[in-house]
This record gives sequence, C-alpha cells and structure tokens, in this order.
Amino acid sequence: VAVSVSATASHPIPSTLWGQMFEDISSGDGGLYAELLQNRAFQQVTPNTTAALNAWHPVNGATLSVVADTVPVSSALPNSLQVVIPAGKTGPVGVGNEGYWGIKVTAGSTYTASFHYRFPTASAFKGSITVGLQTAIGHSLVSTPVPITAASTAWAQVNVTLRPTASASSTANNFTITLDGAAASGQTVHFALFSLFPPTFKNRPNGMRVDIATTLAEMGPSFFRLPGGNNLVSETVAQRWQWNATVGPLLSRPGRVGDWGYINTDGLGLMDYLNWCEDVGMEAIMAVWSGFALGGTSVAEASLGPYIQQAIDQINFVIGDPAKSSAAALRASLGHAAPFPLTYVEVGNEDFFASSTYTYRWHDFVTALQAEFPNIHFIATSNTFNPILSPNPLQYDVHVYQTPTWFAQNSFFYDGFERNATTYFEGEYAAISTNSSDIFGSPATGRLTFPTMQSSSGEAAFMTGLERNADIVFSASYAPLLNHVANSQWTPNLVSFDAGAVYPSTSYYVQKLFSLNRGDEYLPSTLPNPTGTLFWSVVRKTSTRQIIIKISNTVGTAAPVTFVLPFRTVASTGTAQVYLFPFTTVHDFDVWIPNRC
Ligand SMILES: [NH3+][C@H]1C[C@H](O)[C@@H](O)[C@@H]1CO
Repeated sequence: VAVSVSATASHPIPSTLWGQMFEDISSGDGGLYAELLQNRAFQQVTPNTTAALNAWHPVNGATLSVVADTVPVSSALPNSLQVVIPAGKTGPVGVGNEGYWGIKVTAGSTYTASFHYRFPTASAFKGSITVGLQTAIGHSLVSTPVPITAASTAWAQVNVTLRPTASASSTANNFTITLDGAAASGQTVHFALFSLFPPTFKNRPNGMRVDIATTLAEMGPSFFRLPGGNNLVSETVAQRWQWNATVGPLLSRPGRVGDWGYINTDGLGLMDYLNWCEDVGMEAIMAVWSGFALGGTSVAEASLGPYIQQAIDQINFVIGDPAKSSAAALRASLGHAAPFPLTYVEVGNEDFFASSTYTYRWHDFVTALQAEFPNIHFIATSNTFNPILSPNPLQYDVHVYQTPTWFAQNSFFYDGFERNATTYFEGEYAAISTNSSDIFGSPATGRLTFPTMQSSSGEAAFMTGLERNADIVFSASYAPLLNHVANSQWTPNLVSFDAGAVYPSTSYYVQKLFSLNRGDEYLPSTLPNPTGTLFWSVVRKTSTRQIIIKISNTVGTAAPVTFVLPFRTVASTGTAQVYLFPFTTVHDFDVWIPNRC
C-alpha cells in the first residue's frame, strides 16, 4: 500500500496525550509503594482473629495476637501486636513478616526498619531486640540488636538500618523481630506500625520501589490518573477514598478497606502521589469522589454538602493558597508550599453505573467546584451525552475493554465524533479477552492473563486513531497499569511484578513506543482501511522537524507499505524502532530513505 503524506498539519497533538492510569489494584501496597512489610500496622483488622495476623508468624514459639491496645500508638492505629515470650524457651523468640509474597534482599542495599514498642506492664526488665532479615529457613542475612527497657509502659520508636552483605538467593525471606528466649522469658511486649523500606525512587521518603518506578518513568508519561477507578469509589460511602486520611505522618493514616479485596495502608497517599508525579514530570489527573458508592448508594442531593466540601479541600490541597486554605497550608507544612500543576479533575469514576443521580451529583459538584477553581477542567464519567448534564461537560472519560480484534477494527472510533468543543480522555482501555461474548470472563473463557502480541498490536492500531483524533482526544491511558502476579484482582495489566522483579508486557512496549515518539502536530495521510490489518499515523515534531510514522500490523504476516513524503529535503537515513515477536523488547534499525527528489 502507498501512503501519501500531507506537509500541512491538520491539528496539534496535546502534550498530555500519553500517560498512565493508576489505582491500588494489587499495584500500590506491595507494589509501586516501596513498603516491604504486609499488614505493617494491623489497620482495619478485627483484633483477636487469625486474619488480623495476616503475613505475620511466630518465631520459635512466641504467642502472637492482635489486640485493641488500651494505650494505642495513635488514634488512627488502635491495634497492636502482642508478643508473649513463653517460659522455658532458649534462643531467639519473636515474630516474622513474610512481606508481600516475599521480600527481596540485595547485598549492599540499605534497608530502613522501624517499629514502635511498649511494655504493657512496667518492670526492671532490660534486654535487646534483634532486628533482622533471614531466609524462610532461618538463615540470617543481616541482623542488628537494639536495647529495650520495660522501665515504662510508654511507646518508644526504634529506627535501624540493615545492610546485608550477601543477597538472598530467592525472595522467600522474612523480616524478624526477636528477643532472647531465656532472658525475656515471660515478657509481654506490644508492637505497632512496623516498617521496612528498601532504597526508594529518587530517595523519596515513604517513596516508590525503584525497579517498578523506573519502568514506569521510562515510558515518559505526561499524566498520572489517580486514585481510581473503583478504588476511589468503593462499595460504601464510608469506605470511599478520602484524601485527608492519606496525608501526614503514617501514625495518622488509619488505612481503609479498599475496593479490590484487601486493606489499603494509604501509605501511598495524596502527597506521595503528587511527589511521584513531580519526580517523573507528570501532571495528575485527579479524581474526586462524586457521591456514589458501587454497592448502589447515591448520596441524596440535600446531603452532598460535606462531600463537595471534601472535594474542595482535596483540590485546595493540590493547588490552593496556604494563606487562604487550611488544606493548602497542610500541603505547605508537608514540604510543598508551591501548588502542584493540575488542569483536570475527574468527577467520580464510571458514573454510568448511576446515571440517574449523576445529573444532580455532577451539577452540584461542578457548580461548586468550578466557582472555587475557575481554571480547572472537570471531566464527566457518565456515558457521553447520556444523560444530558448541566453544566455541559467539555471533557468526558471514555473507558473501553474489548477484544484484540475490536481494537484492530476500531481505530476509527473517534473519527465520527462530532467536533462540538467536547474533548475526550480515553482514561481506560485494553484488549482483555479473545471472547467477544464474555469480555470480563476468566482465562478459561478467553480472558487474557497477560497482554499478547495480538492484543498489543490491536491496541497500537487503536492508538494510531487516537493520534489522528488528537484534536478531540487529549489524554489516553491503558488500564490497569500494574499488578502483583501473586495477588491479582484483574488481568491483563500493563506491567506485572513480584517481590523480586518487574515484568513489562508487550502492551508496555507499545505504550512506550508511542509515548517516547511523540509529535506535536498531526500530518494527514492516506487513511488506512478501517477493516484492514495495517494502521498508521504520521506526526511531526516541530522542534526537530522529525517526521514520525507509527505503523501497526495486526496480523502475523508481513505487508509492504510505502510512505510518500512531500518534502524536498529529507535526510538519507532514519531510525526504525521495531517491536515484533519473538523480540522481548524494541529493536532499533537504521533505515535508508530511497527515491529522494
Ligand atoms: N472495571 C475497571 C473500571 C474501573 O474504573 C477500574 O477500577 C477497573 C479496572 O481498571
């Protein structure tokens, strides 16, 4: 096929086009958020149950239980781990944590460990706690003793650094806290808010796991949608994500029952998200809760006030003036007096599940929020123009999960959209099943566990259409972004990981190719056949005058394509970045440009 390319751009391509969608869906705790200990503060668990001890186990016969402490370490963290050292024990006795399905231990890395302890009964006992990392069979990788005393019943915090001299051969390792069984015989100790951090991305305190963060940053994303997704919305009004419960000292963060079947520590909170965006050079596309819970509750219009105020405070935390807003003053007190960049705020998530109440919820939220923040663009999340909303949304978030074939055959999805000043955020899209009659089914019925070359080339075809329609599509992100392979709530994902490594997918390389090869204007060209198998887009990077052609071949057989460029002076060579099976990554080739006139 011969493709004629126009020298005259049809429209600019917004710098925000390619980015990432994030929510905690086996992706934050135990993943991007670098905390290595699972259930580190016994948040939101029921005391005196086995489940409350999730991820913890006794070492050498200690008696463990999670208790509602009569003197909690903080009001946000009412539960403590009670460790009783039985009489008659010798050697180390205490407790171990298995991490998030493992703990990677690397020689030479500095691990920062901390915990709070108190003796519920004061005594003359003096001893030491050994803080360490050891393999699952008990081989010590590193340990350090810390003196403790039972002189008072007050809480004390221990902070130690651990530097293993050897790497563990696997991630089957435990973090351990032990006392000498003989010396501490009969002692009862309470512990709270444990923490173990490896080095973090850009050494940010309470920051991100380096390998995962680096993999995401290398995509060159322009935006980061947060905090969800279903995990913003939650099953009940009480369980919704609340920004103010996720900022400040970890002692002040109660955590919450997330929407994906596990408790969120909220150690990855709004300030941490914003710092992460700043470290990577992304702008947040931030969502506010919109008065609907997935269990079916819509807050009555007359009762929306406090939730609208909470949204105002959330936005003020990001962009407000510390002199005028307490939420902004809180941001300043946490080290960021200047506002963060913020252009888009999403009102809810997938409110097509509650269209009938979104009419008043959208109206009341946006009327109030737009008055407070005239420069913010608010994104609606119901189906486009259904229901009709007031004020008329100028942005909609469109989600599509479909088959690889659907994506390959719908690269013209936006071509037919009316140009009426409305713009679109393709906030979630992915080919997730080969079964068009059971898209959200299981692997047994066609659901993809990981992306495939077929699904990723279909997505690439669709993405050429997003560039062609970037006059109305301002942002797009694959979803979900991340998952821990040992604890998935949703597949496929763009990047998978376990305790030891990161596994970028075929779709990751497609996203990266588009994101790192951006143009800022679109050059019209001969249109692909909408039901064909070859799809392309041609863009120009005006700063370098580079022409960037993206091509997706959605089938496994080669097809010739010629691009006829309307330029008199064209360099004699270019670079082709090729991603095809069985490559596990993108390969660069020098290309010779023949027939130059
Ligand atoms: N059901 C998807 C739609 C919702 O917005 C996300 O939380 C889910 C996974 O990406």
